[in-house]
Amino acid sequence: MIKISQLSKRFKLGMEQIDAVDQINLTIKAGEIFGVIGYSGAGKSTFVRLINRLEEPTSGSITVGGEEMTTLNKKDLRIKRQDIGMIFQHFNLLWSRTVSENIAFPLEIAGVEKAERNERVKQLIDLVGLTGKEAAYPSQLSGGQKQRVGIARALANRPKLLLCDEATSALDPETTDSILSLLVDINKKLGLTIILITHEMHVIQKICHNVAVMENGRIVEQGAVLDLFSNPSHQVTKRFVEQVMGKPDEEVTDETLLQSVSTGKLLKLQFIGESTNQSLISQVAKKFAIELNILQGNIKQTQAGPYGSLYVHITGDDQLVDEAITYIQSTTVKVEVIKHG
Ligand SMILES: Nc1ncnc2c1ncn2[C@@H]1O[C@H](COP(=O)(O)OP(=O)(O)OP(=O)(O)O)[C@@H](O)[C@H]1O
Repeated sequence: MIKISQLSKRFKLGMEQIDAVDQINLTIKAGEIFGVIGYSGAGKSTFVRLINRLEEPTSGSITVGGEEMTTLNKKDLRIKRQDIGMIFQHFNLLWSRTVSENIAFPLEIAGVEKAERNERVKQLIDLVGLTGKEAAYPSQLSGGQKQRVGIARALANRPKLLLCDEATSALDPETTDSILSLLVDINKKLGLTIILITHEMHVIQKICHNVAVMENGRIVEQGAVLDLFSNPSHQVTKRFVEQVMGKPDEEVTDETLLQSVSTGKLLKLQFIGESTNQSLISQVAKKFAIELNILQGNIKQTQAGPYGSLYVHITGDDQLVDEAITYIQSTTVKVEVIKHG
């Protein structure tokens, strides 16, 4: 869907030169949610704005759906941009227009007739969950509702790609979750490819399939979200993973857990994706006449299934306990026996 090669953007500020985006290479598959994460100043906004040429690249190539973006003339670029929707941190709505009129705006520009426009606006209002708010003005809406208008407007011309520039950074955690769920929903329903940039790792954890980590205009690490969580190699990536999983030394140590266990076995179960493992504990408890007691856990849900670890105290008949452990070993969950009682 999208191929980016040797993409660079250099800003000149007087005598100073800033390489905001520095020789980036990326391939993004159709239908995926691709995250770009980095701290402030890493170059994320510049990068995402280069994709639809809100910012002109200094060098490099961007193809979207097989078409080279960097050589399009103004007229062709305007047409191509209908394939690329964008939402913003501060929504960028038209304040003197109602919800319906905001959503209709890109359709008016594209020359869509009134009856068709009204029908499309209705569908979009329904899709983003704003029924009843058609006649409201942006100033009468909450942050989450404003972003829903932004999303509906971005989808008006049925784009194949949606760019999200820190789309949830101005929202509280609960509203952030509802907007992220909406993005997952439209990704699935419409098969829409989504590129989102963020400085928050939980946004990546919750909705992205793949991720690139940026620092000083460069991509320092990229891959599947679960791979980066389980095996971050760059220092910046490690810090982002800690944002979500906590620091290893903040966890209760094995020693403390060991002291609380005198019989049975203490197991550490590591979940690395696979939603089929979601109900593993209840499956084991049902299958074997043993007791399972969760002592500590840190599990996060990702698009590829649960990720994290659980400490479980297992007691009962020795043979059944061993059978239960063998059963867990037959799944993709990694088991480590930390203490034999
Ligand atoms: N129009 C501009 N003129 C000059 N320098 C710019 C311009 N836009 C961005 N920069 C510089 O480019 C670098 C990357 O900025 P960018 O906004 O892309 O980073 P970011 O990762 O999105 O950070 P933030 O989340 O804080 O916006 C920064 O050093 C910034 O000062």
